Amino acid sequence: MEFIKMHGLGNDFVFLDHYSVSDRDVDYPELARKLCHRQFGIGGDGLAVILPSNVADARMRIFNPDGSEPEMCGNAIRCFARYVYDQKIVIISDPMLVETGAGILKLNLFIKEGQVQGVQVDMGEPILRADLIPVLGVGEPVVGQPIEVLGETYMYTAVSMGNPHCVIFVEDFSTLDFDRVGPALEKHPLFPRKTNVEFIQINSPQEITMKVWERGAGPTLACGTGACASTVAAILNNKTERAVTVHLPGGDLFIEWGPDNHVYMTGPGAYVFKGEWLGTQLS
Ligand SMILES: N[C@@H](CCC[C@H](N)C(=O)O)C(=O)O
Repeated sequence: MEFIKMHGLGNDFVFLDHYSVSDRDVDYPELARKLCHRQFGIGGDGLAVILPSNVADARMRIFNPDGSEPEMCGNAIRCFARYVYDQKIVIISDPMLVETGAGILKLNLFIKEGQVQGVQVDMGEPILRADLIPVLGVGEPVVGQPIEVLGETYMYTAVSMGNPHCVIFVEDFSTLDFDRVGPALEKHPLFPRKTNVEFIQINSPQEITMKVWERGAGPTLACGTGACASTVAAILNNKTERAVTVHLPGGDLFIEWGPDNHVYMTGPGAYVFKGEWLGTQLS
């Protein structure tokens, strides 16, 4: 099975080009568990599948390393756009349209001398309704609400970018027990579909620094939907202006919550290698 390995700021993905495959009776969740495994597989923070679409230029399905299927992935969709453009898989519209579990998204590719230099994604409107994020037992908006985890109370803001995010502002990452608090919040009973967890330090009204614990994946070097949700949360808490550079362990994303209520994410998508998977024996 041929694959491509790509990353967006170190958030790495195994891509399968199934656009023209006739037999798509594939167990993608099981494949994701095998392919994403760091020792027994190729290794990745997710499996992204390129598929045809009846309503857009192409369709992206994404799977976490635990086999769960999230609605969207911000870093993968920029890689997806670059690959689809480079391989001429389909004649793309301008802007490019990609069908995802979070709806049909519009993407602008920045191309210089035939090379994709970066991608801007219209991530749509953030979802702030508690029942849609979803978060249980809170009123609207879910901004600066208390949550108890491992005997400590944190103040969180919940935002969905199609997938759920719990954003917590911290003074200093060094005082945070990230490896314990991250997974405990991911599976907290307040979040019936679990949640991604972002810890944010505010650097200035135009800059924030983010550490992320992803649902179904654990700690990653970057999360595009997380950067969007964190920017929205920072604005809702009056901590930043509406255009923000988000510093992530793997690099920077530029996020803007526009006057049209849409969130725009700009960043790169990069190739790592391509290869052939020969099968994985997990046991
Ligand atoms: N890394 C992604 C998000 C991938 C999905 C996430 N783990 C979830 O379950 O919602 C991004 O860049 O947005």
